[in-house]
Amino acid sequence: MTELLTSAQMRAVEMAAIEAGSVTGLALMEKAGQGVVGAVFKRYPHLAEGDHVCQVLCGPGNNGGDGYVIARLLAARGWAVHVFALAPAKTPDAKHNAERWAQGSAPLTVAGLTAAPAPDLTVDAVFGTGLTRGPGEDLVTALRCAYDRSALIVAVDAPSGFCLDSGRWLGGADGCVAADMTVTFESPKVGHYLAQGPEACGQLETVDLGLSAWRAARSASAAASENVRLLDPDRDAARLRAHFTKGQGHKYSHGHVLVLAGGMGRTGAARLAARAALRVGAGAVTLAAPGSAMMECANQVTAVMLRRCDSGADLEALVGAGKISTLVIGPGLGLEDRHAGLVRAALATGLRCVLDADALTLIARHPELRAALHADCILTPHMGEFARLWPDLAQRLTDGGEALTGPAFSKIDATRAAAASAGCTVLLKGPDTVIAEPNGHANVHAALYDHTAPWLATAGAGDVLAGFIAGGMAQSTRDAAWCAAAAAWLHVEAARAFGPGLIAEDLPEIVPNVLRKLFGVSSS
Ligand SMILES: NC(=O)C1=CN([C@@H]2O[C@H](COP(=O)(O)OP(=O)(O)OC[C@H]3O[C@@H](n4cnc5c(N)ncnc54)[C@H](OP(=O)(O)O)[C@@H]3O)[C@@H](O)[C@H]2O)[C@@H](O)CC1
Ligand SMILES: [K+]
Repeated sequence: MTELLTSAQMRAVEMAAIEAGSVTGLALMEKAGQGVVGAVFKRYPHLAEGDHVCQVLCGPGNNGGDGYVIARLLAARGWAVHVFALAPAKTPDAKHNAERWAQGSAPLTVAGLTAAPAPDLTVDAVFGTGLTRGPGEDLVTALRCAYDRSALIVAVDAPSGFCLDSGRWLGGADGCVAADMTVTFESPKVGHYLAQGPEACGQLETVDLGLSAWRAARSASAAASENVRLLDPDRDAARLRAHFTKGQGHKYSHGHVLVLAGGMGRTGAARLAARAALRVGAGAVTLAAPGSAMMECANQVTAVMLRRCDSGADLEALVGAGKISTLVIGPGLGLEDRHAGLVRAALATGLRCVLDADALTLIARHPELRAALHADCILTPHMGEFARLWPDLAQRLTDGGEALTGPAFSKIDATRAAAASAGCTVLLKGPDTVIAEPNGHANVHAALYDHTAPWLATAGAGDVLAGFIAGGMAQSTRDAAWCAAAAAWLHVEAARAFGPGLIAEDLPEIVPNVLRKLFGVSSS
């Protein structure tokens, strides 16, 4: 997995390297500036030829210092470079580079920007990891003007006003500025992958500053609950292969998933989850449906087994009789008291249990169900369900007041708090899916940047995800959070493999293609 850093963690890595004498701040700043210029030329090769017009917006801190380095490097190539400074450079390294920039600067104002020639490139180096609060109104207006006037915007570390700890824009209610490319240093930051991050940052490039040993030392010495990891399909390929490998053995040695279905006319969601669990490798899957829905289910399932289950007592008997290893409850279940009774019975089995959809709403409504959650449960809410379960946490995620004074409250903070209060793993869905465990371990699976899967916004896709998680969990005593992460990966890859026109039924059916590709097996 790729490590995502908070702003404070990045500062700690930089300080540790500097204090140990292995590098100077000035050397890092020069490398950062060179890295930005290199990344721009790599992505926009037409800019590497000839001379162009550039505006560089500089803040008072080291983000601004990077801007002065970039201005110098572009001017040395013959570019016409205009620097606009929010305030004089304050830090020693930024001051040094501001002094080396001999051509002077104009104040960062709308009047100043519009008086200068329209640029081919604007570099936003006002604030990066040092943003402590929302930018003032005048600055937001000037930033918007600069962003609107330029053919191309490259942000250094982040579009200014954007919180790298949460992915939230701190610059007030009216949207946020959006760069074409953002160049960050050493490691992506948490905010690049959350909330408005991808929309604000455009394309994301990470420049290596040579601090990997310091980065590794920091993460090794930090409490695991402080570290956030991003599932990286390339780096994690071996682990994913191990997860989806089916070893020798009979069907029950690959686990038996039991999916509870709702009543007549509502069984589609559970059937989707059941088929997904089977496709992902569970040895056997049983659909447990009420009497009223038996015919409906019988007409629609083949490899999935079918059993009648009208009550908590029936569920208890089914679990007692079979070799059930994992339960899925919630998709299409219903919200009546008898459904709450089924959730109660499911939790009382103590089995590994994926709770989704209606089960989440029932837990929100019935405190005794919440109290019965145990460490082998996974809750898989979307944001609406999350808000039903944890209205206070959801409120903090949307609270404009808190975001303006930020390091803003993030989706990771919210999911960690939810997992701690539930005492089990929580997967909070979205293009920025966050998976957190009660001990604070957190990872992100992002269908973002060059890895989007917009087709996943389709009815029933969440039910399939529940089945993918359960199918993985059923096969062993695998770590629940990893099962959730691997399922989130498969879910996105399946959607991407199918592409436009995807409906939820297609997701389990395309799984063999995705897994063949993962295992490097030709499909012919
Ligand atoms: N870490 C690394 O390895 C490397 C880091 N590098 C670079 O350093 C950057 C971090 O630099 P940094 O720490 O100096 O913070 P930065 O983002 O320039 O902002 C701080 C200044 O902004 C001010 N300020 C903040 N919010 C404000 C607001 N709303 N409105 C007005 N002012 C506000 C704040 O003022 P204060 O809060 O103190 O009043 C302070 O003066 C990082 O993003 C990267 O580009 C690379 O050079 C090399 C390797
Ligand atoms: K910036």
